[in-house]
Amino acid sequence: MTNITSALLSLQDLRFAGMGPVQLELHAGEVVQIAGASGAGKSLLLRAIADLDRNTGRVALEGRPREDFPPSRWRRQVGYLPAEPAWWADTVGAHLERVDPAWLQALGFPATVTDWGVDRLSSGERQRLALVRLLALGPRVLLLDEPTANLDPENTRRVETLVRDYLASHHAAALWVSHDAAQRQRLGGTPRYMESGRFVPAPADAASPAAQASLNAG
Ligand SMILES: Nc1ncnc2c1ncn2[C@@H]1O[C@H](COP(=O)(O)OP(=O)(O)OP(=O)(O)O)[C@@H](O)[C@H]1O
Repeated sequence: MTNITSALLSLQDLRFAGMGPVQLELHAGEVVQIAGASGAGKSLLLRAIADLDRNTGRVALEGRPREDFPPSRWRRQVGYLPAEPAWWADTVGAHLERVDPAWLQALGFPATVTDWGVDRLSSGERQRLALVRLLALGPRVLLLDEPTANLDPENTRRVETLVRDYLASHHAAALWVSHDAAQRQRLGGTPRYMESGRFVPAPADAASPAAQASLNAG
């Protein structure tokens, strides 16, 4: 699945909110995990890639510069899932017009979830349904900001499996912010560490309990 010659998403000298520069190549099928203490700039990086905040540098999808895309099309192709997703209509179904029912089932929801009112959703239900809402747009790149932060272990695994399946079936890739070292090991790949808005070499004891505590404390 991974193509080492042409990147799906490439970032060159990306700068945002006084942070960066960030360089990155993300290939189809790949999950690049981003770790780092609170305030390191992880969310701002994802927002800059989605072009939601002011930023400079070169960002391209399959070699095509971001400037070539109308902003709305860019954000469908490079989909950002915030840590606290917003909802605008009354019912779940109003947000999920073209959703694959199998995705709802994969995340543990009954088919009737589309009739549920948004105001009854728990934070974990909101997080899972926002992921489904994002996938329904068919993005090539997923920018996932702690997508399992509010979830129990079973639902965390469900989200990990659904994202993995989506990446494989859609030749897509994900940038996944996670504070959880065990999750990073399950997802595989090489984690990238952020500090003061830049990628830095991984701490020598990155997977140790002490390093985990320090990441969580931040
Ligand atoms: N518009 C902005 N301009 C400048 N600095 C900002 C702006 N928005 C947020 N910040 C600051 O930039 C830093 C990075 O914020 P960011 O939300 O990216 O952190 P994070 O690594 O995602 O942290 P967490 O793990 O707590 O979510 C924080 O210190 C934050 O206060």
